[in-house]
Amino acid sequence: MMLTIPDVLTSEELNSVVSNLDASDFVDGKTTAGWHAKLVKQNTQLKNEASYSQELKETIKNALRRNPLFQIAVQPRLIHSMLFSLYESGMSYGSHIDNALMGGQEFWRSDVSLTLFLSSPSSYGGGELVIEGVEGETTFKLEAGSAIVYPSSTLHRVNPVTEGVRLVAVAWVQSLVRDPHKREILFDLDVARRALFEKQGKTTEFDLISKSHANLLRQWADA
Ligand SMILES: O=C(O)CCC(=O)C(=O)O
Ligand SMILES: [Fe+2]
Repeated sequence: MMLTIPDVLTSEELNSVVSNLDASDFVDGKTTAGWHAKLVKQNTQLKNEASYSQELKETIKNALRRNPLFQIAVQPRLIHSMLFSLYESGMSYGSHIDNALMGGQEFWRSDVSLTLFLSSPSSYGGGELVIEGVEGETTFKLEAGSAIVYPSSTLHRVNPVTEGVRLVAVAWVQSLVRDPHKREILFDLDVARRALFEKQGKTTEFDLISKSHANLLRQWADA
């Protein structure tokens, strides 16, 4: 399931993250890509060693933790990897698959990939994130502060930036529910029962959907 999550960051958080990013701390993005993704990755990214990098990552992780839509759609176990990427005119990231396992000594699975847009869409040309499905392609270019989450199992690319600067945070999450189809069933049930609760309160129907949701999560979660 691909899902757009509006307003992940408040405008204060967005301003603070963007104003802290200093272009002089960006280096060639090939260093963190798999051996085949390297061939098509043409961008720059924030040095992990930049003094403020951890703090910016924490701001974004906290914003995702408090976001109900992110929580029920992704069922995060751990947001284990995050990068800040900067694309100037002419830069792009060709079609690739993200590494299945990420980390240093300890490995985490990438179940869900996330792009948090940090630049206003009108400030740069091109730079769309394109998710390539068997049924066709879906293109995203979101407002600054909004995010798209999609299964890490998909081929995807970033179209060439034609003018301006595209700044994003990208992150990878290990989910409690590794199968995207199961995550979607849980998401639908959760959304439906919450809507029912809003309309009619804690009815027998609400309780039965809650029971099914909880029992499926019990069966499917690899906590
Ligand atoms: O910048 C994006 O929207 C996605 C980048 C990407 O696919 C990656 O870093 O693996
Ligand atoms: Fe990717």
